[in-house]
Amino acid sequence: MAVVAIVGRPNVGKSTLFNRLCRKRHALVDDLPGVTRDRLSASIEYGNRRFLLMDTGGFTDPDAGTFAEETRRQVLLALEEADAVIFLADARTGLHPGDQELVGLLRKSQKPVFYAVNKVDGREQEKHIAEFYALGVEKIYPLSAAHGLGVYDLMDDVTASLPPAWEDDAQDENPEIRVAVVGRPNTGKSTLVNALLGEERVIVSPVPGTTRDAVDTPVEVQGRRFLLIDTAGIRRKGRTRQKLEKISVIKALESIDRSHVVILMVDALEGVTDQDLHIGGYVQERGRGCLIAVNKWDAMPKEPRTVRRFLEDVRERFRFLPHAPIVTMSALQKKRVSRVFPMVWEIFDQFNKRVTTGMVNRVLVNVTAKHEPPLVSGRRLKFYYATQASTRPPTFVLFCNEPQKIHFSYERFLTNQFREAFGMDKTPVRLVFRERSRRNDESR
Ligand SMILES: Nc1nc2c(ncn2[C@@H]2O[C@H](COP(=O)(O)OP(=O)(O)OP(=O)(O)O)[C@@H](O)[C@H]2O)c(=O)[nH]1
Ligand SMILES: Nc1nc2c(ncn2[C@@H]2O[C@H](COP(=O)(O)OP(=O)(O)OP(=O)(O)O)[C@@H](O)[C@H]2O)c(=O)[nH]1
Repeated sequence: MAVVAIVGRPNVGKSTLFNRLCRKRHALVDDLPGVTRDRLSASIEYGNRRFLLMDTGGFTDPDAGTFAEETRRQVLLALEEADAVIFLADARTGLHPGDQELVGLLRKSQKPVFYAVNKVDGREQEKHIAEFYALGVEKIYPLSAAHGLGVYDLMDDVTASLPPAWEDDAQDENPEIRVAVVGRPNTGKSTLVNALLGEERVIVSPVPGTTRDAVDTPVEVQGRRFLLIDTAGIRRKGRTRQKLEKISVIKALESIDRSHVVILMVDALEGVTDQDLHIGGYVQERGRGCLIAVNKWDAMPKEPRTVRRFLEDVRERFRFLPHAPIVTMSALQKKRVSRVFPMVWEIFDQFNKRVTTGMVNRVLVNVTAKHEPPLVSGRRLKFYYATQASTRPPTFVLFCNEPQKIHFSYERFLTNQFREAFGMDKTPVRLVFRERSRRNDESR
């Protein structure tokens, strides 16, 4: 199993980050007997990667003033054992000579190191981030371990750098596809789930006050296994509309976290609302597959021009989810409901797809030959090598000379080219840019 170590001076918040990552909502702590799990290490799962997270803190005396020998020893040990290292500094105390010394040690290593500055709880601390660039590192992740800010960004990149987890079920011939049906209250989620299941199996609990949160229903369709994660049925007596909206969003976010593909239900009669976009934004952030289901189509006026305009508007408003197919349906009349499962598995197959390193590099060479990468600060952007680091969603690591200066428009261009070349038009695709020094380049 891959090992990720958190290092840093005393009191920068290593344990706080460690504990946050071990928390259930972000990571599943392995509670099987026999698996090491003490204060210092835990087997955790994040974004379909399982790895051992090491917290190296807790030994040194925070009042020791000078840079403790103990911390140095721990960093060297972490470098030996870990596949990736998270270096943590403290925005509240600012750049400290001890940080310089640690970074000096980390630099000598060939392992991927992620430099994070913790305790960035608000605007005030944001101002201090700049001084950490004096450490000469390519990218800094601002974090608030205590509040959970920035943690996803950091961990997405950390997990992408890890060697593929061959033990995950990505290799399973028939993996279970976890599908979340989410949307605002009254969009027709229960009606769709019932229609999909072909019977009235999803019923609101008849016992008043019974908590009925997400209900997971396993289904098999043409030999493919699905798990429907349903968030309907949160409507209970005494809840105002406003409160309902709020709860439904929170529930939606939880279901999205647990899913591979999200069916985002939109009410055609109401059009796309800010809440819909909020949920969609989260789907995008978490990198899940997505199908946008525009429901209650039976009740829409069928004037062709209106229809076309309506659909263009949906596409435009969800432009941050360009890979999400849009399907109009009537869950109530079971119109086009039969398309849902086939579309979901097509999305999942792309979401779960792995291409060979040879193929990735052939495409990279072709694309960069056809469209020369731009100049950045007078230097030609140069790509050396790329590989698919993970699936769910497909994530590619590209080694290049100026990773921190790649413009988002070139990144989007590359993403689109990869999507097209690899048959990944219906899944999110992530690119991670890493620096490879010229020295390494010449020794190859
Ligand atoms: N304001 C703020 N405080 C934080 C944050 N993260 C951690 N802290 C606080 O910083 C202090 C140190 O946190 P720890 O997690 O114990 O730090 P550590 O690096 O593990 O310390 P050692 O075990 O001594 O190495 C605690 O009082 C935390 O509550 C944060 O994001 N914001
Ligand atoms: N005209 C029309 N009405 C629909 C359709 N689908 C659902 N409805 C109606 O919309 C209302 C809400 O449907 P539900 O399935 O309970 O919606 P939900 O999203 O599960 O609602 P919550 O449980 O509040 O989250 C019901 O009155 C349904 O009959 C449809 O395709 N067309």
